[in-house]
Amino acid sequence: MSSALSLANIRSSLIRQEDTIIFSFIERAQFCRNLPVYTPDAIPVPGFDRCGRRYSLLEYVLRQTEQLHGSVRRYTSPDEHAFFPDDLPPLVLPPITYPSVLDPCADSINTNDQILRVYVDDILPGLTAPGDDFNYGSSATLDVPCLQALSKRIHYGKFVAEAKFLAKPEEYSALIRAGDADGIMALLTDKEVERRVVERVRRKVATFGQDVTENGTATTGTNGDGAPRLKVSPDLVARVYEEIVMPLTKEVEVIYLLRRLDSQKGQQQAGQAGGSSAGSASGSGSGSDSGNSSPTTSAAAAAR
Ligand SMILES: O=C(O)C(=O)C[C@]1(C(=O)O)C=C[C@@H](O)C=C1
Repeated sequence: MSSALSLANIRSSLIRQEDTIIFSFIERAQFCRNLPVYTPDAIPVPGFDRCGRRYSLLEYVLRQTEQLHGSVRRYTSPDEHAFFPDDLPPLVLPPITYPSVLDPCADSINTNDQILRVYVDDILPGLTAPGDDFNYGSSATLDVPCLQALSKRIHYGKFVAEAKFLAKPEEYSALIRAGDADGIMALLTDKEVERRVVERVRRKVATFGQDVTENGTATTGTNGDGAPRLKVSPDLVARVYEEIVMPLTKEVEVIYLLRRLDSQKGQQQAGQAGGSSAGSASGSGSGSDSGNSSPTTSAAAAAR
């Protein structure tokens, strides 16, 4: 089994990604909520009226960022997912061939629409002070790393799901064949790990969010009670993890697992029809990217 699919390696990547999410939240929290940034047409962008659909400034900045990042292969990496996947630019670098470790069904899963909605409606109101400070460009450009980090973390559920499937193939296969989404959710859920994630995130926010002085102490900007004033509330981010990030990760895991045997079925049917033997459904072998076609999975990316 590829080391990219060791659950310990995947979890250590999830732990590192916590730092990215927390720092991007801290950056965005400098500015007010700035609602017009998220309201379609509230801030008109000349020339950005696409197919009659109304866009927000955030969507404009996100799409334009993806035009640049997409051109240098960001979205050919299997652990990256575009928010505008149908709108990606041509590559300016030659495509990379990744060793494939996920099942091909992974390519069909992108929950970014939901992540964008939840970020704007449920995360930003707690993260930012209410009101408007007119820093619209700063807010939107700082939303982009928050969304990218959340998207990467949540879609990592594909790697977690594959690792769990390989550890218990019979149990998962029976649930998958029965279409038992609740059973799959119960089998993949580890409450003790979830508790540890939430507590670690709370501690990280309490640490990273302090004002550190040249003396090494975090004493500036106290609330008057001796406790350091924090840039973002640890309880808030802990709750975001508990109520949003982990549930959405698990949703990706369940979607992936429900589709995990589809390619095997297809191969068996083809084998029966053509009289040839079916190949492995494990997604092994090397996949090759061309242009912006769906990525296969990279061991390096999974360990990143
Ligand atoms: O680490 C795992 O086992 C995961 O499936 C990941 C994760 C998470 O999102 O952090 C999700 C579900 C589990 O209940 C615990 C943690």
